[in-house]
Amino acid sequence: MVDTLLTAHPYVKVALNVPLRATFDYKVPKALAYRHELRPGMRVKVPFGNGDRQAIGLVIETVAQSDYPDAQIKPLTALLDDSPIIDRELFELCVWASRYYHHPLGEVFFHALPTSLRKGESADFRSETWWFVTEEGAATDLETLNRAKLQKAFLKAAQEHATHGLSPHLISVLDVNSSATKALEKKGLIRSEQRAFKRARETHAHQKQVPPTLNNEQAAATKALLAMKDEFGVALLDGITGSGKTEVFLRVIEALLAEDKQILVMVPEIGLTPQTLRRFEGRFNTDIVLMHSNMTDRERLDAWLMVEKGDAKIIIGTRSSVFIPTLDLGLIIIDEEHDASYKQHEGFRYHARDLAIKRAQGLNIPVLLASATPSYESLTNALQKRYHWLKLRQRAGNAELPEMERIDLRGQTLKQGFSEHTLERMKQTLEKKEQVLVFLNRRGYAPTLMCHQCGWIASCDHCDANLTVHKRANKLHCHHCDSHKALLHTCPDCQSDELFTVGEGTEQVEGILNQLFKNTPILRIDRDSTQRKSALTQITQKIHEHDQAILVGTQMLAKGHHFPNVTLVVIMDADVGLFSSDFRGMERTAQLITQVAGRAGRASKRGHVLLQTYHPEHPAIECLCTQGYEAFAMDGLRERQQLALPPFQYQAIVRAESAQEQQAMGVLMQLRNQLSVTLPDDMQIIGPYTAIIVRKAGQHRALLCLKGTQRGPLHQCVAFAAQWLEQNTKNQRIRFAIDVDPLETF
Ligand SMILES: Nc1ncnc2c1ncn2[C@@H]1O[C@H](COP(=O)(O)OP(=O)(O)OP(=O)(O)O)[C@@H](O)[C@H]1O
Ligand SMILES: [Zn+2]
Repeated sequence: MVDTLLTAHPYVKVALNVPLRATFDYKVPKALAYRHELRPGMRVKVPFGNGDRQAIGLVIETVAQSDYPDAQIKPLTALLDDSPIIDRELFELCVWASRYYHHPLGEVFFHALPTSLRKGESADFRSETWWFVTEEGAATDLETLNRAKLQKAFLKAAQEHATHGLSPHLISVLDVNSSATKALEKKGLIRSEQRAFKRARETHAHQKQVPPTLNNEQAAATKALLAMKDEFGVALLDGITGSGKTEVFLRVIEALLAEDKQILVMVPEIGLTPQTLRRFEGRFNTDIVLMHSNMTDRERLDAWLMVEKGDAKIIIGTRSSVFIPTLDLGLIIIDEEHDASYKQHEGFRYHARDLAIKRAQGLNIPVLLASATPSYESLTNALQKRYHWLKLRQRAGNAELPEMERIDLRGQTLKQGFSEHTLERMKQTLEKKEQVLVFLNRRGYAPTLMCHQCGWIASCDHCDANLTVHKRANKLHCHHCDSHKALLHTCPDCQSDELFTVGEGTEQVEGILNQLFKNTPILRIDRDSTQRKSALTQITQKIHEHDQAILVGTQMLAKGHHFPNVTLVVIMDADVGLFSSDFRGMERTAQLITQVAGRAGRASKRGHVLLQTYHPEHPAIECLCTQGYEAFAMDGLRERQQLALPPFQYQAIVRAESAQEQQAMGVLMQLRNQLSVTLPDDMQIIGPYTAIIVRKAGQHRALLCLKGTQRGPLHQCVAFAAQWLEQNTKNQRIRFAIDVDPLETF
């Protein structure tokens, strides 16, 4: 035997899926080293913790020496992959993300993998049995099988599909019975073959749509994007609602498909945009792979493999798809780039848009950010010419932007939340056989249940928050920790049965509208009404079937829907975000209102938007209604600059949680004192302060905000904080988290 080791180094550093900022050393067994080369990005099985429990880890590197004495180092148990399942480029991205977000490397790597690979399953397609007719079978006269009907039918199908064979899918489509295969195989008339199963989703044979002729702005944007296609660069496609942004991406995608490139299209939530998916399917003759949370582990792995091996060219995915390995990626598109759901709010708190840009830089490919309401961060980058700023200011086709009208609610008698004028306008719209959309960002029946006798309010046992009344489900639900209990009819404090609700949610508004507009279909779109997988598709189908209809919903309605017959949008409470304690409150409100308003008048009929408000002269509402989002955002940015707030300053938040009331605050206080000793000049520490909802799911929550105008010193402080907390909370029941570039500061 030739005495060369394929893995020359005796030790390997392994990242494990644990919340610790360290990698772990293992010995490479000689037998393994002779046969395999251990490379970064391969999975291994290793003993970890008490009793040599086995864990799955990822190889970081092999090394000649370890910091630990040899006797203390355990050998790894097994190698799980023949080649790295995370390639060099993705590996580097994970390492970068771990440093930037100060999150343990092992958890970052494991977050990037589909669940089945985290569990150690093999990174292969499952195989399925295909049937082929043999020469003898092809020559067999079917009449000879007249007494075995099932065999006859199966052989007939096999003869008819002699060239390509019968896949399990085809067998089910043809509706032939495969119970006859055994007998036919025995007679030598058919033979089987195991093939990789490569269908991530059923691809439907669609009638291909003819693309519309681009208007001048669309054509200019497309041209600019095509000019960027061979190297890294970021473009901001800033197009008003209904300006045909999607049409622009479709053109660019078409050009890249012609070069056999892959395209990653990121969207905030897939379930909410079945229409977008249909448009992609209607345009391209290629497999489209979806990546989102509503898939089984197997479906996710299949999709992942198809993309990794380059079999699928278009990937439409949510946040975590930024980590999908590709063979030849040519472009990343981030639709609705302002959407907060690109930021992970738990655990590894990354921003998928920012990581996508980093990834594109590594691959030297372009990124396209699209929105009708770009984030202040992206607008700043565009203003500073770091991004190509492509504007679409006309609606596509013949549509016009809707007219925004403020409805002054002061001193008016409201009919269950609606002003007389609003109701009159809704009636007129319906009479013209057009549709109305009512927006209220509060689901459930009512946000509060109160006792008329003693003032008791139904609140959550685990959070400092009121319970929402859900009448149809007959429940009281906590929207913060998701716990619920049966709806009460008597007060638990004074036993009075005079309980009443305060405020309105979508469920109640739906009921009110059903009474007010008896013959009009009322369709509700919120998280409760769309829980079932196909519910949203069914609702949107109904919307398209009826002329008249009223849609009631939460922010889900703002997500890229195209309802051509909606001409009136009613915003029930435009004031909600005006006095938010979060400095991003205004930005979010303006985005939401603009997006919802943008659902009106998207086809040939002009749309109207009614904003019900108690503050019609509020400068923010006034600016948004009369000058639009861009002007609003420019004002907002000037204010942020004056107040030295992001994006003109960088922030990180350290969060701590403890079951005991003072513990979380206490540990952050100590951390603050530690940090203050060597705080760089440019840095500031705010807090510790308690979260707005102090107690959530039984945990008391405190925050410490670090901020500064330069990233370097900020990251030094955060790194120190992460280390210090890991060491100093070891034996206490305190959980902590680091949030770099936080979107929420309370
Ligand atoms: N050049 C064009 N001519 C005619 N119709 C067009 C053109 N471009 C797009 N459309 C149509 O206009 C409608 C709106 O376009 P699209 O959905 O691409 O806009 P969008 O900017 O992505 O919208 P939003 O951000 O509001 O969701 C679609 O029905 C689309 O088919
Ligand atoms: Zn709760």
